[in-house]
Amino acid sequence: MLINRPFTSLPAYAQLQEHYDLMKDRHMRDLFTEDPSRFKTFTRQFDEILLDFSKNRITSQTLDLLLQLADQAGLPDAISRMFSGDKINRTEDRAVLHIALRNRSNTPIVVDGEDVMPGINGVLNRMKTFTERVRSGEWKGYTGETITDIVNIGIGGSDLGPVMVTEALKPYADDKKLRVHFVSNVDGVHIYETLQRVKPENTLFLIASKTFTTQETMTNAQSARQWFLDNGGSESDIAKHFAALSTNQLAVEKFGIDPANMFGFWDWVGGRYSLWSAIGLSIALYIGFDNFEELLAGGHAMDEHFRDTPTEQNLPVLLALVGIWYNNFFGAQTEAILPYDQYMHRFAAYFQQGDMESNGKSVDRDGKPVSWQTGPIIWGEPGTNGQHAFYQLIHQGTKLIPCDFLAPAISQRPIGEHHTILMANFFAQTEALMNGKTADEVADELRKSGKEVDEVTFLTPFKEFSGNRPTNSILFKKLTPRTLGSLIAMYEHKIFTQGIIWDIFSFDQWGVELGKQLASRILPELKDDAPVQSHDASTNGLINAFKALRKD
Ligand SMILES: O=P(O)(O)OC[C@H]1O[C@@](O)(CO)[C@@H](O)[C@@H]1O
Repeated sequence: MLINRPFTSLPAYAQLQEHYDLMKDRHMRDLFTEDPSRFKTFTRQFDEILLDFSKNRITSQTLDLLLQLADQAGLPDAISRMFSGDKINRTEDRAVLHIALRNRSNTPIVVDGEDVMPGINGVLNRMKTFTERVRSGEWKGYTGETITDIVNIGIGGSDLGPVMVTEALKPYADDKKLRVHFVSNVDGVHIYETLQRVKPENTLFLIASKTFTTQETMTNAQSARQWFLDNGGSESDIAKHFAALSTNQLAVEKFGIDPANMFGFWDWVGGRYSLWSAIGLSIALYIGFDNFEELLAGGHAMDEHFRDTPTEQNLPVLLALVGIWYNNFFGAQTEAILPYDQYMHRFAAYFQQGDMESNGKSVDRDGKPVSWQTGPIIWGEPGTNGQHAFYQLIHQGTKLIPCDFLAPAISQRPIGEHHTILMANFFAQTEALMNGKTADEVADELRKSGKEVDEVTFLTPFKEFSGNRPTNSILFKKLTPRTLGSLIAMYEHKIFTQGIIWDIFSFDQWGVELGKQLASRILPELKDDAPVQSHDASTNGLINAFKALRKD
């Protein structure tokens, strides 16, 4: 079992509180002035990824104390337990082994006395064969035509990962062998709009659901099935046009999908960590299995780094600790992920689930309510768009928002000056957030622009930038499958590290259940127009208003 050490009971916690009192008013401008080698001190390299965490409100003493916090929380032990297949997911009595899915070294990983690697490799081999058959045109639809469109039907971890990765690695689908589409929302608009763009004879539906019980996914899957049958397909053709990605073979067969078209995975794969499993079949179909294996290899390389590297050199650990510094000592409530790469436009959304569904918890591993902050709110959009939307608040708002800036040195689409302009903004934003602009600098600029004295006096406070707003810069060579795999795994292990230090279980998601339960109670009440009284006044009122409105 994982060590249970309440976060605030760790010796380093009290030391960090004292240290915070010394650090809270220090400006990064001064930290850089005092230490000309600050960039060297606070950067780390992993493969083709450079992490610059020097634009943070930390000193070497801060980092030392944070590293002690990690050690006192039992991080090294927790890491080795995860990698060895211990059932550290105690509330679901499961191991946490998404790392096994990409364990390209094939070292045995034993769960309940059995090495899981042969099973994983068996599924990967089936995915490879299937992918090659569909991409080569060998797999035919019911009219004998090839498959041109893949529709992945899933939600949460059965959607967000495949969407994020297929968007990020679009350049690796330039052979245009297949188009991918994703249906996730139960709102009929989603499947309607998708089915407008495909033809039944050329479409392969992937029903992606770890449990194969999720209401949205099963509703969309039934509608897709009905559409297929209403538009030329027959029951006997289902096997050519439907596959299932799931742990639940019984439910898959009950739905009417041929078990030969089922790609399985295991309960020790968390939904939000499942893109590396059969859930990633849409990725493999889109970019080819070789590139999918490169994604796995990148994840695996980061896994080995996380497992084997001392904490002071360990990129996921350093990101986790810097995040804890702001979350638990500066009172920051959110973290922004700002990729300066349009292909990564769903990267922040992916880690909204990855982080907030893992660490959005308020009970410690002893089952007691926590008295400290746990998971932050994750948000973000690609640069440079964010600069024209919400950077005002990041620069001059009252909230401290630690930001991760990510960018490739080489664009996948080099056109004219675009990439250098993008990168100039990437560098400028973190410089501006760190340095700010003093009142004297503002006043001087205003005077030089010809403003009168009273205008200078009036305008200066509005144009001043406090700076001292922390950022991490993650610069990598190019957004390749391998690099993306490493980046995803880096954030996964950051989240794991923070959960261990906060003494919470990052692996279950009971918080999503109550809403589902209440929705299943309300659903039958909406089938007719009879007024309801079974809820609170607001819910009754809303339901009855809905019933009245839909009559018109
Ligand atoms: O893959 P499935 O079983 O359909 O679950 C989908 C998503 O639903 C959840 O909210 C759990 O109910 C996420 O954790 C999960 O990724």
